[in-house]
Amino acid sequence: MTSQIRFLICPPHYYDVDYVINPWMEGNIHKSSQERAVEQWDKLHHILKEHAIVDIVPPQKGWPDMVFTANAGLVLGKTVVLSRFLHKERQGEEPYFNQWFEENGYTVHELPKDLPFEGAGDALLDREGRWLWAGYGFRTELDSHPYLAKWLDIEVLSLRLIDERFYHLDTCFCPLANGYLLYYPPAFDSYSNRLIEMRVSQEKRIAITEADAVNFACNAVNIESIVVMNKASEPLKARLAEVGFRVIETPLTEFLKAGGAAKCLTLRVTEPVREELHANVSVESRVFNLEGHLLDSGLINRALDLIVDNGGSFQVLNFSLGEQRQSTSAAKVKVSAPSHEVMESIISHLIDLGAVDLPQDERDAKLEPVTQAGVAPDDFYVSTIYPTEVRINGEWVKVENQRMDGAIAITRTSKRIVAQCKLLRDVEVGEEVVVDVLGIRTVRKTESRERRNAEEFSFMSSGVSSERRVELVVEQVAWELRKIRDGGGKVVVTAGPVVIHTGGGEHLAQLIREGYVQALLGGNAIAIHDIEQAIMGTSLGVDMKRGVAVRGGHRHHLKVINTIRRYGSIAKAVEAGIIESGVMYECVSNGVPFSLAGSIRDDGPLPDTEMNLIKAQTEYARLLKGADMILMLSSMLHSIGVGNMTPAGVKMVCVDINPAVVTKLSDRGSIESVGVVTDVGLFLSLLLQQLQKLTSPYTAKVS
Ligand SMILES: NC(=O)c1ccc[n+]([C@@H]2O[C@H](COP(=O)([O-])OP(=O)(O)OC[C@H]3O[C@@H](n4cnc5c(N)ncnc54)[C@H](O)[C@@H]3O)[C@@H](O)[C@H]2O)c1
Ligand SMILES: NC(=[NH2+])NCCC[C@H](N)C(=O)O
Repeated sequence: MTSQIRFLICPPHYYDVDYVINPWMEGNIHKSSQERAVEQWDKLHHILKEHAIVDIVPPQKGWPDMVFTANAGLVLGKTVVLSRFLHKERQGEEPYFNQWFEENGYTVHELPKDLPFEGAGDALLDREGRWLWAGYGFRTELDSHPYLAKWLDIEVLSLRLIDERFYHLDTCFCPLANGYLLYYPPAFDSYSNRLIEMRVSQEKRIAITEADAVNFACNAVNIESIVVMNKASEPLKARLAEVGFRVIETPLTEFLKAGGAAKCLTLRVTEPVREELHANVSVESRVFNLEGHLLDSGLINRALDLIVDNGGSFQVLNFSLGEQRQSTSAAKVKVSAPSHEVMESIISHLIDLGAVDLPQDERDAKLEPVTQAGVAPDDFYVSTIYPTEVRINGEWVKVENQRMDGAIAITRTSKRIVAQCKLLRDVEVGEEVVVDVLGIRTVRKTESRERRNAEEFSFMSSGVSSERRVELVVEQVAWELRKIRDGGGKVVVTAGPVVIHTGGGEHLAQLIREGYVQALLGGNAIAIHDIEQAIMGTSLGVDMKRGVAVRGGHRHHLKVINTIRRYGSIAKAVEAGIIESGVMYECVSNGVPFSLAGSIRDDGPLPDTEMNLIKAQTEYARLLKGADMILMLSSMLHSIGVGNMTPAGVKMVCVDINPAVVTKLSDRGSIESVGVVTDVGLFLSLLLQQLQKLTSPYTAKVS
């Protein structure tokens, strides 16, 4: 024995794999050899005794995992935070460990019931004693970290574990003497990896391979310059030797069957306190209300999943279930995050789902002035498609021009406060912008189950329609188109050239002619190929009647571009009688406005194609204003562009042969958007047939 360092260990008299509470135990029930376990444990004991003082806690029958004394609690100086095991299989160990600590003169702190924390298995002191690394994600709750900071008066750095094989922090993370760190980075989320990299310089970080990690190389006991572990690869031993550590390997394979090795089998009970350091913890918590059809719409699952997926933790403080079919449910959820940054990202997602602060916690939105035109303050709140309100001077102000991916700009006149979504490039000096995630709420419809099920688009809310459901979708879209037209509403179509190539051009032209379309958005290509067909009978050089490529046809569209350029615009070419049919012809003849946005792929371009994208976006936004429905026909580029500009509440139908495009557009969390995976030519042809069936004008029963 060379130092005053003490370890607590527990002999394996009753050790076995009796149950499964981690992935290592799976398939290993009663597969460990008692004899070998004792032999391996004795060897470890012997090594420890050569380098430190070893204390023994008596094992207890019926508690096979008690050998893993790292999970007894967390010690700093003479203070202990006792473990609160997550699994009932280990909860019975708590009083025995408590007894040992009390008998040995420690002050024991106990966490509130139902707040799991698994001791030094999930909390590791920096070996210089500068701070405490604390894990969460599997066994330990993030909400226990502030207690550790308070009781041990130390800074706590929270790390989230994401690989269930490495369910305790000490299975993948081992602070070593002189500020070194042995760890397996893929076991942590990216935020935690960033935190580790900020605190431990590159020369001091020793990242291990998966092969070493699964041999529990991080589950090591470091006593000054020696590192005791189950097994290490030659490169790892060499790397550690380079920085002055000697690895002592001692096989612990019987304990690996229960998911533990050297470090798990020991608890360091002499951890010196650094008096000059004090508590600091960046864990933040906020309580939210969620209301609506939380269970049947899956809202509560989505909310809880996104808290965890984004690195937070939650506690449902209250849940009142709506008893009638019509009634809504309400939940009060406490959200915790390891830092303000993570909290902001979780909250902004929760705001999208309609989560609101408790009335007593409502605060004004944080505003910061714009100091450079076209640049928002760093921490600006990114707007979504959902109707949003911001709280200013105690009043909730509705945000105008709702769209996603903008900033919320505030201007004040003597009479009122105006909040509006603005693209970054449009924010102006003199305006303020909403930053952070306080005082912001989205207004989500909590329509009744009945209404949701009866509403026109509800049949599609289950997701993307399969091929056999296309007809049903078409029927509903036709019905809706008719209703909007007859009610004087607005339908905007975005379309790509595939509409023309698939023979859908004549159907789209007919829709425009019959008044079903109030604006057309697209690119250079839809217009060119449509006009090519009108003038030359081909689309991309293919004869549309015979379905065969025409000799030299690939040049047709260039000739067409040249012709239109000569006339100066599509409208002028129509006026001159050059274009006599097709989509663009119908737009011009029926006074339906269109906007063609340029792209890097464009030939020509046509004189009407707006190559200044800022102007093109503004024109799109102008034409989209007040739309009741948007029909997106086979253009990923233009449909996604339009989707970004459109607030929730506008019905969107996206038709594309590629399910990924459809999913991206229809997965907006709003029941009004729907995707149809099908050939666009077929869709338009079916749509026209259906519209023809609906001969009598729709008369809405307006109450
Ligand atoms: N000659 C030109 O100037 C020229 C030619 C082509 C494209 N462009 C321009 O390039 C940009 C991107 O073009 P885009 O919008 O066509 O491309 P895009 O890739 O953004 O979208 C095409 C979409 O059509 C889908 N699709 C393909 N076949 C289909 C079918 N049979 N039925 C339904 N969907 C089908 C694809 O899955 C894809 O999502 C546009 O601005 C366009 O104007 C210019
Ligand atoms: N500190 C540790 N990693 N201990 C390992 C504990 C193993 C034990 N079977 C459990 O799952 O709880």
